[in-house]
Amino acid sequence: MMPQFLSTRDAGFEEAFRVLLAQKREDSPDVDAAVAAIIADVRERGDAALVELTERFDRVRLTPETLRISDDEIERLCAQVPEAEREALGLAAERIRAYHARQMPRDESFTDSLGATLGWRWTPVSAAGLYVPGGLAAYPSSVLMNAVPAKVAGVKRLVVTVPTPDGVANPLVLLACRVAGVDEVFRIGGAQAIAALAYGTGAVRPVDKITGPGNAYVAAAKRRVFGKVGIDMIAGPSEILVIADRDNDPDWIALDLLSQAEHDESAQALLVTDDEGFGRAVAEAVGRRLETLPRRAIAGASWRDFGAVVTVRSLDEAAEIADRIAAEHLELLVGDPEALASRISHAGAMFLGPWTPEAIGDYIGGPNHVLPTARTARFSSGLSVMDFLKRTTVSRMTPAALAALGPHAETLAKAERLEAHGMSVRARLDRING
Ligand SMILES: NC(=O)c1ccc[n+]([C@@H]2O[C@H](COP(=O)([O-])OP(=O)(O)OC[C@H]3O[C@@H](n4cnc5c(N)ncnc54)[C@H](O)[C@@H]3O)[C@@H](O)[C@H]2O)c1
Ligand SMILES: N[C@H](CO)Cc1c[nH]c[nH+]1
Ligand SMILES: [Zn+2]
Repeated sequence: MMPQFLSTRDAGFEEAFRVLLAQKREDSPDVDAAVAAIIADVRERGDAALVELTERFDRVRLTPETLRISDDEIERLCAQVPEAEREALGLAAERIRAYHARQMPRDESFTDSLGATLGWRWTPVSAAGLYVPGGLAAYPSSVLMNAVPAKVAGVKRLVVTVPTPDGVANPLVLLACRVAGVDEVFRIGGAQAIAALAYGTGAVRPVDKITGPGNAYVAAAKRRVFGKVGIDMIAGPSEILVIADRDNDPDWIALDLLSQAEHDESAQALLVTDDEGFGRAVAEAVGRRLETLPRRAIAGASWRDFGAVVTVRSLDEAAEIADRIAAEHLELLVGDPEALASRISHAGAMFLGPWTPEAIGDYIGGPNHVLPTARTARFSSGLSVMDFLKRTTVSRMTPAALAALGPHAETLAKAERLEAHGMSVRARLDRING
């Protein structure tokens, strides 16, 4: 199972790019049509639609009363979690909380030379909904990465929806909900869960913002409800770009690449190195390590179809590649990783030096693991407290400030032919001028 081997010397820089940027997944019009019908159904029939769709897709028979997982049931399931997992989850939550608390922006207010007081205030959304995927993709770590920043931002009501295929709930997901301070958990999934969060039903009260990953139906539903509610981003398959020189253990690099390849057949794991022999050694190590993985079919397909080893002539070229790929995760395993990092602007998250495997960031480092994929790190950032906050501007004029600024506002209002705008200023100016 071999990836592509590219060299900027042989293929040329632009050709190497063309290959690396070849896209992976198309949105399907069929999925979008199915999702439109599901959303319309939930809006029209509320809980009855949720009950029916959950029976059809997740094979669970519910009633409007059992759509929500009761606190007692959560308590019972959480008790099944082994102590080591409980402890690790608690430590992860604490570190994520501490990191995100530092992100909280401050309100600002200042008085300018005319005496106008100007500023802005940050306030949280009142209610947020977090979609947690079902089955194999139900990551308790992702519950923390979404829910903890929401709570740090001050969101009052945090609702989780998680499908429970065949009635099976994941105890560690529920424990993560509890540790993060989630207020309500519903056993619903897919487009119907997104519709319920956006529009509300009898059992589910609507929220203002929806975050969290999911399959194509979830992604299409999030796109459709955007505008009625806010959404975070549409996260695509995981990506990792490792820049490594020959002074590394090929086996470590191989495992770092596989750590993201094992997420998804469409995940992309790339190695950029200035030593061709080292690149080949890493590819061989990937082959060896793959055999041992429970998810070898997924990781193998990802490595075969989207993996690549690129040999560059210099670390300058490596930096240029990293910027143009704008990977979700970027590991820098070179002599001076800080210096290389300072030359790269576009990446969701950077991991510097040999002691920082990307997996630390997935679980327990502190920064968020919900990150921009598919080159969107060129213009967007990973999830943070800012996703759950809004900024309101605040202005206060004095008579002197209005006397100085008002006539100019009037002029602009006239130019836009907005008479009432100008008059609302003029009425005050007349009073000021006696
Ligand atoms: N990027 C990330 O950070 C990240 C993290 C975790 C998971 N994921 C992604 O989440 C996804 C999880 O997918 P999943 O399917 O296991 O769980 P899911 O919870 O996303 O989807 C399950 C739901 O899909 C709906 N569905 C399934 N088939 C349908 C159909 N034919 N018509 C209408 N609705 C249908 C059902 O309502 C079901 O409840 C994967 O694509 C994975 O890559 C991404
Ligand atoms: N690496 C994933 C995001 O790309 C997040 C994750 C969850 N669990 C393990 N990893
Ligand atoms: Zn991961």
